[in-house]
Amino acid sequence: CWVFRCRKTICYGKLPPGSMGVPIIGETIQFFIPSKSIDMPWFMKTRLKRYGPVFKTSLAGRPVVVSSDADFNNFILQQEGKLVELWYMDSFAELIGQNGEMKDSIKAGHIHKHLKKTVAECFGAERLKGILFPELDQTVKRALDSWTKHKSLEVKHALSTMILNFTWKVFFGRDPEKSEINLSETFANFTQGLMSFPLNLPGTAFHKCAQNRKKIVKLIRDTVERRQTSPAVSRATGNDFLDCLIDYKKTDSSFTDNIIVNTIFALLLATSETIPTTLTLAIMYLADNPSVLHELEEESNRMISGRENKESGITWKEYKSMTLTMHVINESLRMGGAIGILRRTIEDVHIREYVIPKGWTIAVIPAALHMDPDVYRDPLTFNPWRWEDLGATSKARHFIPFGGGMRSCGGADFSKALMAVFLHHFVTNYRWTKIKGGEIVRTPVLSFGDGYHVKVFKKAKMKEMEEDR
Ligand code: HEM
Repeated sequence: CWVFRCRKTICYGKLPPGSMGVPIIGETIQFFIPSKSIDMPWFMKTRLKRYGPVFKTSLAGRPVVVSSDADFNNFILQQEGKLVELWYMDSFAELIGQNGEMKDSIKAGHIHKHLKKTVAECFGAERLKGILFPELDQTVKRALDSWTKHKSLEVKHALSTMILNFTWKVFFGRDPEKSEINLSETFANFTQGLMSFPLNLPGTAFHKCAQNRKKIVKLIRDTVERRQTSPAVSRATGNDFLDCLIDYKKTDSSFTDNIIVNTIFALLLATSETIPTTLTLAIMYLADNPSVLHELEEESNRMISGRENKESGITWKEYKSMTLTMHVINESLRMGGAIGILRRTIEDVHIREYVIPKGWTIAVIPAALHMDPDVYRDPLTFNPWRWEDLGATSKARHFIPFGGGMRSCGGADFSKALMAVFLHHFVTNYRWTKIKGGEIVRTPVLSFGDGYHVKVFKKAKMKEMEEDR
């Protein structure tokens, strides 16, 4: 197949430079070699240097073109349904439930439109302005208070627990029950295997990942079924995300329970991994940059000082006045954001002197744009103030943590708001000391080795301790 594919493509025109590696495996092994730096993974860095911003390779048996070219990336992200389609590697798609019926539904424009609208209704700016902000505020305050009770707390896991419980409530109108599986742990085990070598044999990380997926899917399926048999019993509040999906199912028979379950699974996965990683990175960098922490705290204090009721939660207007907080969030998204956005060509794509044949995968690499030293001076340095000087064009062209075009992230507003609310409460009321860990590993997805373990204190308590010393 490999020889056939390579031969066949010769007829189409000139392919981008690069190596297809060895038959079948291609360059998959090199791709998964971990690096211990926030920088772009070694695999991409060396090839971009050798071949230029667009190069070809072969991963998991598939021919792939990797791009770090801003214009080409933006062009590809705008070509959904025309020259390219959303695509996950086959093994990956299987694990995240985006194959078979789900794949067809993603392609079906009307379902995609409906899902996007429903996500916007449940997580978008209007809902944030209304009920989500006060709820977020309470959730964060409660979580942070409980964090102080731990002698040692793994930050990403604790964030993931807080965020998953919150999203579960938006989806199902109630907190996850105590008897239900430990969601964040199961998701953590799942994602750990997701980025491992795609070999689904008993004992491999990939296989364990599939087992964890089964557990979560069962839990979601049971909840979806219960809601349809006894709607009033299974929810605590009014209409929620699941109700919206069930209502849609009544109007479109192709929208099955299976699609509902896999949609919720994919959204929980998006939530459990992305926000906790970005926030953990922000917390680690704040610990190493006391001047940023200090100014962030001042911004938060200025915001509260204008309030009549000091205990009231953050309002939308206050949120919109946060400047440095948003710079910290942008900087963390820049340094720790998505490593690749995948598409498959449905037509031959002509780019400059090259042709990317139909059926090939295109990997748009946000990290390559985010680490471009011509746009971001000293790209490996955490410098939130750089965002004051970046023009709108640089931001639009070289900052794509939430993707772009039709498939851009439906949870972007929610994610930024959640991170801002969290940072506000964390820096104004708490301090932390590192117990252990905090090692950055890219596999190529960003992770923190054995985790980032800290002891969290109420700020007043920390001051007392410093005075005693
Ligand atoms: C820091 C947090 C997050 C980051 C960096 C992030 C990043 C992304 C990226 C890069 C994409 C584009 C994928 C592609 O084009 O193939 C995407 C899509 C998406 N994200 Fe997020 N995401 C985040 C949080 C969330 C959350 C919390 C939710 C749900 C509440 C969410 C829901 C979605 C949805 C629904 C899509 C697909 C949109 C579509 O197919 O039209 N994301 N996200």
